[in-house]
Amino acid sequence: MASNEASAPKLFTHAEVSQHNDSKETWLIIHNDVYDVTNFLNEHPGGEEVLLEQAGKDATEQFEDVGHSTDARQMMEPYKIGEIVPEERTKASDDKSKYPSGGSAGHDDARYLCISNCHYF
Ligand code: HEM
Repeated sequence: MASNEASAPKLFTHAEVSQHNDSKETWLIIHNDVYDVTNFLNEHPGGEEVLLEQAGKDATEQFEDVGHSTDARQMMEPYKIGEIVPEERTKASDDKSKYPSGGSAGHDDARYLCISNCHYF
């Protein structure tokens, strides 16, 4: 049905994304989503160089290493053009986008601290 087609994201392989790797067409993969940042190169507060270095590649690690703000994460939405095909998705990367605050070990630690505090007061 038509409504179904409109909501389905376009799917790309790593090979397809890697062909768009220069300043004329700059595509990036972040958390298994594909972004066309060609028109964002000039506007990126971190400069176009860093984006061009990652052009055509998975830039998830570099993106997260910088510790981008919530503003930055909202800013990237309009540049999303699709997603990586399910069979080529990075598991860790998928998990991180769904649970940005970290893994289960962190949660256990936090809960332990909370219990100790409650007891203390
Ligand atoms: C569409 C994707 C991206 C968007 C919308 C974006 C947006 C931003 C924004 C708004 C800032 C200002 C600081 C902040 O608000 O966090 C920033 C800084 C920066 N970004 Fe990005 N960014 C993107 C991708 C990337 C990637 C892939 C890299 C690394 C390869 C990168 C590297 C940096 C660096 C190095 C800074 C400067 C940090 C500083 O000076 O402290 N960005 N970016």
